[in-house]
Amino acid sequence: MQAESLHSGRTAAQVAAAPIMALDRVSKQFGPLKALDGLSFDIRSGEILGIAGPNGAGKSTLLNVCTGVLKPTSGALSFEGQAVAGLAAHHYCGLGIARTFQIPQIFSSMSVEENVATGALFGPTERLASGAIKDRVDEALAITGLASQRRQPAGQADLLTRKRIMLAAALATEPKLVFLDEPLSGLNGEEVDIFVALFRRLHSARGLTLVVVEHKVRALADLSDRILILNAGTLLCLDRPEAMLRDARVIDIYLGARNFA
Ligand SMILES: Nc1ncnc2c1ncn2[C@@H]1O[C@H](COP(=O)(O)OP(=O)(O)OP(=O)(O)O)[C@@H](O)[C@H]1O
Repeated sequence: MQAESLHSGRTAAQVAAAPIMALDRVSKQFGPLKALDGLSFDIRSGEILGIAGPNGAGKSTLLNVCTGVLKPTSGALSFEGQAVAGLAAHHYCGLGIARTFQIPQIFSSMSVEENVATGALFGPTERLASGAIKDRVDEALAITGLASQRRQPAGQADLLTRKRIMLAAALATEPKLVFLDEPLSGLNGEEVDIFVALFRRLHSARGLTLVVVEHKVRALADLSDRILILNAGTLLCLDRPEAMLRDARVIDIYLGARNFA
C-alpha cells in the first residue's frame, strides 16, 4: 500500500478509501458482440485510476456506461452506494459525475467563458439560483489556466486550449468523479506534461476522483494511483503502475515494445 501514495502524495489510508463507484458483473452487448463482459471493480474515492487496453478493448464503452450514455445490458453500477444503472445521463451529472471526450466537444460560436458556463448549468440544481454559477465558472477558468482568455472566441482556440475549455466546462458542473477519455491524444510531449501537471493540480486542489482512459501508457503510469488494463471487455489487470508495467500478461497481450519506448 505504501507505494500507492507515491503518485499523488496521499496516504495509503486515503487511497484505500471507500469506493465512490462500484461495478458488479457489468456487461454491455452490441448484438452478438460483448464489448464489456462481466466487469467488476471499484473506483476508490480520491484516487486517479488509469484505464488502458488495446483498440476495441471496451474503454470507451466502459466510460459511456459509467457516465450514463449507455445502459449496461446486465450487472449493477452504483455511485456513492446508490444504484445508478439505467438513470438518464443528466442524472449522472447532477449526482457529481462528469466526463470529457477524446475530441473536444465545445461550442465554437461561443466565447471560452460561455462554454464553461454551459457546464455550470448542469451542476447541482439546488445552487443554481444563488449566484454560484459565476463562482463555478471563475474557479473552473482559473484552475485550468483560462482566466485571461475568457472573452476569446472558442472557435479560434488551438487543441490544447480546446481541451482546457472542455475540462473547465466539466469542472463547472462541480463533479466529484471525472472521466477523461484520451485527454492526451494529439498533444506533443511538452503539452502532455502541461496537461498531466494540470490533472495533478486539480486533483490535489479539489480532491477529485479521476478516471483517465489513455493510450500514452508512460504518462498514465506517471499520473495514476492504479491502472486497470482492459482486454476484450474483461479485466486483465488492476494494480499499481509499477506492478502493471512489470506484468508479463500486460506486456505480452497488450503493450508491446513500441508502447514502452
Ligand atoms: N455503438 C456500437 N455499436 C456496435 N458496436 C460497438 C459500438 N460501440 C463500440 N462497439 C464495439 O465494441 C467494441 C469496444 O469498442 P470501444 O470503442 O469501447 O473500444 P476502445 O477500447 O475504446 O477502443 P479504441 O481504443 O479504439 O477507442 C469494439 O469491437 C467496437 O467495434
